[in-house]
Amino acid sequence: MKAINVVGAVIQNEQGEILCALRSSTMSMPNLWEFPGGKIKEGEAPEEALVREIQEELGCRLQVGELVANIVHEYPTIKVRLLTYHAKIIEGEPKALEHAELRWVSKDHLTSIEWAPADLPTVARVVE
Ligand SMILES: Nc1nc2c([nH]c(=O)n2[C@H]2C[C@H](O)[C@@H](COP(=O)(O)OP(=O)(O)OP(=O)(O)O)O2)c(=O)[nH]1
Repeated sequence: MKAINVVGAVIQNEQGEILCALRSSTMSMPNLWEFPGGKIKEGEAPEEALVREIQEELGCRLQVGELVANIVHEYPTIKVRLLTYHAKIIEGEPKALEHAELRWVSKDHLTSIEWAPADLPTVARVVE
């Protein structure tokens, strides 16, 4: 089975809401919510990959903080190692340059949206 390494950002605003990103109908794993981010390139540090992906996807500059979760999830056709990090936007406003939608969701409502399955351990940790 193909295995990929992926990073995701847990971005919180001043109201304590978390930035959630909806995968579009044309992406793999369509119409599921995820933490913005993407695949780590060969030779790239996870934090470096996250800064690059957020610039590409949301058009803003990110400061990466502590690791939230390090999860391996086996989907039917792909094995994903997902590293999620607390992160802060230090420049710019997030825009859905690649996603169908971006939404700030309160921790109370975080478990009510339909997440990519690999994200559930991170969601659980964020709301606890
Ligand atoms: N970015 C991101 N990807 C996630 C999360 N959870 C999760 O299972 N994934 C999966 C979806 C994708 O298969 C992969 C991330 O790759 P990507 O964001 O570059 O996705 P992509 O649409 O470019 O992938 P592809 O169609 O080119 O294969 O990891 C998450 O929270 N954030």
